[in-house]
Amino acid sequence: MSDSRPTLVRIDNVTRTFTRGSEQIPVLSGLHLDVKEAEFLALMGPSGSGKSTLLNLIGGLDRPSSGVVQIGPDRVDQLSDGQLAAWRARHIGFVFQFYNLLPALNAERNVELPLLLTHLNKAKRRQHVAAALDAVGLSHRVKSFPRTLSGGEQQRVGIARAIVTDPTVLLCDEPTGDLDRKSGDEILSLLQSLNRDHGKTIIMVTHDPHASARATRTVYLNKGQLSDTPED
Ligand SMILES: Nc1ncnc2c1ncn2[C@@H]1O[C@H](COP(=O)(O)OP(=O)(O)OP(=O)(O)O)[C@@H](O)[C@H]1O
Repeated sequence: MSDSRPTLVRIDNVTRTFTRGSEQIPVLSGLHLDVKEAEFLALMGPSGSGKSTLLNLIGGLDRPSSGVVQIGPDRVDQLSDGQLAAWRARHIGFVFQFYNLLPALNAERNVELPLLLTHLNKAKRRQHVAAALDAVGLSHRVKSFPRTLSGGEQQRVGIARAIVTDPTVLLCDEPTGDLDRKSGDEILSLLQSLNRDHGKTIIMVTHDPHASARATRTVYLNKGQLSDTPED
């Protein structure tokens, strides 16, 4: 069904090896992955298997040791550092486990942050911020500071900040990892709605089978390789 959709994220023969002292540590070895437009992909695998490493490569926070990372028409692995920062700001929204909100800024100022890297004027920025906070159901808390919000509400602000630029891909690293089941379920419903109702392409790292069950597809990373089943 999703197979007829165009590929949005292409990972082709990607390796990532870290150097620790004189030791070479291969984390990803020859990965292949195609993510279609409007997929909601869950990425699972044991601790230390390289899930965050792969997410960082897709998000242009890191470069592969070899291989192709392509998002839409862009060869992310070939961009310079300067180009990468601008590319990320335009194309990637990140959602973190611990929200990463700035405590000194209220919800709307936190959500506005990524727009400060764009050429939008203040009036336009306000419009986009209001729409993003509305999309996550927090229109009534725009002036609230992070410390006065519950974990689930803080994550909603984190998601509003991630979608305010209308990014090409939403990357979520354990978005429910710090939440109780009820709040976690609400966040997953929100991600599902962004995917289903707004066609947002989402890649979510998770350890939680409840979370991966909400995705349209799950892939498993183990011993440097990706597979469609949990264990070899
Ligand atoms: N910058 C780095 N330098 C050296 N080693 C690194 C670096 N980043 C990650 N690693 C190593 O790569 C491996 C994979 O780490 P990564 O964080 O991607 O795993 P993960 O699957 O996301 O783990 P977890 O589920 O525990 O978050 C680990 O052994 C880690 O120590």
